[in-house]
Amino acid sequence: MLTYHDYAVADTSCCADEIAETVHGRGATSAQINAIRESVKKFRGDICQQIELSNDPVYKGPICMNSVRSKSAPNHNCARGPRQQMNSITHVFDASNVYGSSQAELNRLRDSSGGRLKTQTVNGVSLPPQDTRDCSASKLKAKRCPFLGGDARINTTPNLISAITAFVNKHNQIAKGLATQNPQWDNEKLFQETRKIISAIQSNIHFYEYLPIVLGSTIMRKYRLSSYAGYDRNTTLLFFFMKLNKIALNELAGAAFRFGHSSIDGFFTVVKDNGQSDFIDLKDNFFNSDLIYKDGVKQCAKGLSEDKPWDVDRHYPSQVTPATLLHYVTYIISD
Ligand code: HEM
Repeated sequence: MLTYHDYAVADTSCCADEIAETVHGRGATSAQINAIRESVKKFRGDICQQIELSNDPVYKGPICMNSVRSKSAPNHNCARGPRQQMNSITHVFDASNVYGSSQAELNRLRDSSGGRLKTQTVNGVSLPPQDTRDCSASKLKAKRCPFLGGDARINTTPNLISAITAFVNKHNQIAKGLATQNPQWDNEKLFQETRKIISAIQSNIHFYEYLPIVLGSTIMRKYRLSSYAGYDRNTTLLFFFMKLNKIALNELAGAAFRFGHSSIDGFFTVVKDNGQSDFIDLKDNFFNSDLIYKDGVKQCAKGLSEDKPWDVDRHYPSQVTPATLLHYVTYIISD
């Protein structure tokens, strides 16, 4: 999740461009999609596709499942061709899951001094800031809103929040160290230098820890993936002059990399301070930021170091089958 949340998200544009207009740059909620569907119905008929889940233990009988289209994008040479899906975040490995993919996102995440990222401290634990947009009145009052991250999907699972929290805190720790060593550096310099280090740390994880396990050493060598050196302006220029396109392929971002859904374990481990492990059902914990507020960062991090992914095959745990996810996410079908 950490890897693909750094380079791919297909934004949705349902029926017409209504969703894009209504919730620009962010995923639409089911309620928003439903409202748009109702208004479109008046002049275009019902655009919702009926997808029957007749034998589903959760949904009895056919239901109308919101099926929305991803925003389209032109082909690279602007020639006619199959519809391409637009990637709404930066496609290079630049830790956009921590820093965002636009200036506006970055501005929301940055602190005003020391090259730091914004955090909040809850019971002595440093956590990412709260995302007060779309936060319920009770959570606003209790100061327990979901978290704000570089990527809008940060709150999907407690483990993901925990991983992003580790990077936010690492950023601030490195910035502090750099400030001590370079007292002449201003806020901007400290921030940018730290950001480069965090991007490099994440690239190392993607290319030296994750991909070799997924692809194996032969493919890593064949495509020279082990020598990935991060974003480099000169290499990019070289690619430009050689007319090579250094992009995340749509086929990978929108389809092939979803292979990871088969590797999800339906339960995850949290390890308490007394060493006791609890196995938590993922389906009860989608968007559960409360777990993180209750000292969950450390517990999830310890659990993550013990949990193993499932084999990649054609099986999925029940926690991520369409019917279960339908409860929690905006949409489950996209092109
Ligand atoms: C608990 C873990 C996960 C959950 C709950 C989850 C859920 C989702 C959901 C709801 C979507 C959007 C629906 C769709 O367009 O199909 C999605 C998209 C996607 N997921 Fe996951 N996912 C998880 C883990 C992973 C992992 C481990 C990988 C890969 C290693 C992965 C790769 C992708 C990709 C490539 C997309 C399409 C991204 C885009 O272009 O928008 N996911 N996931």
